Amino acid sequence: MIEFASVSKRYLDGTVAVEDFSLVIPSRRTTVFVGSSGSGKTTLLRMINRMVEPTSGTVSIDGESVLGRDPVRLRRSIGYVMQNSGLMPHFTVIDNVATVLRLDGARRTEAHARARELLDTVGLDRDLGDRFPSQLSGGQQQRVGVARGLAADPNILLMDEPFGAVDPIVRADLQQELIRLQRELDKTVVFVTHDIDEAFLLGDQVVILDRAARIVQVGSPSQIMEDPADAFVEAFIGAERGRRALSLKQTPRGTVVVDSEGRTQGILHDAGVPALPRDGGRPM
Ligand SMILES: Nc1ncnc2c1ncn2[C@@H]1O[C@H](COP(=O)(O)OP(=O)(O)OP(=O)(O)O)[C@@H](O)[C@H]1O
Repeated sequence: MIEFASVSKRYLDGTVAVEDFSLVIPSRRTTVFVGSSGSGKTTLLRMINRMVEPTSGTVSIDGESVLGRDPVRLRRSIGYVMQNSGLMPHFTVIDNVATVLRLDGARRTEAHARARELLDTVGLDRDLGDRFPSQLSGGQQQRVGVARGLAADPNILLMDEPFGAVDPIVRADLQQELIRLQRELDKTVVFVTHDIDEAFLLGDQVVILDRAARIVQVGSPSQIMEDPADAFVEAFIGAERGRRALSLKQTPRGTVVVDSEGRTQGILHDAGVPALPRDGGRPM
């Protein structure tokens, strides 16, 4: 469990990025910080691994303040994945992934073997290990970034807009991959995005932030969608424009649910409405 208790951050130039922020982030779940640019998301994330120090308040992991931990060791024990992958351009893919392990004292062969396994984990061909980052597509680079974040087998994985710079199709692919990985690996993931759809797709807990990281609403995607806290949230999730409106459509084989653009999203199947018959006949 990660806990923020009355945390504020004022940068040297006087910018208040975070003001009196308190939140519990449960273990082995994905928490997503979502908000517009400058709302303090990255600052919050970086206070978890001490890349940024709070001006006041406490960030703790499993009850222990991070200020009591050695910053370098703390940073190595927490996975960090950023936008544009942050890979070292002059290192091969395999060396990029193996770096943390080498810093932790693993032998080269051992670190490389583990790094190759991690390429498998994130769905990359092992043959790509000898390439340099510039010889990979944007989506492949992001996968390497995730592999590197997982290298030390951290309990916590921080992800700062990791899929922000790739095209929508690759992005959708990476999102599904993260959902699969999370099922397999059971990490505490803290994910930053400004995309509410991404937040709803990935988050168990979604935290909607306004300026200076003021929490506008926190809850599961269902809770937020079913009961937006105020007009700001309604606008943010697109509810007020009817973007999330679903309606029922009768088809010869039964009732389906369509979105606001008429695209079929699913087949209605509950106690009140019988399942569609397999033989193409009318519902009974
Ligand atoms: N090192 C810094 N010095 C001064 N101000 C900073 C620094 N880093 C961030 N800020 C300011 O703090 C505020 C919050 O920034 P932060 O990067 O945390 O927001 P964000 O929600 O992650 O934004 P984005 O979505 O654009 O990445 C912004 O006003 C930003 O300009």
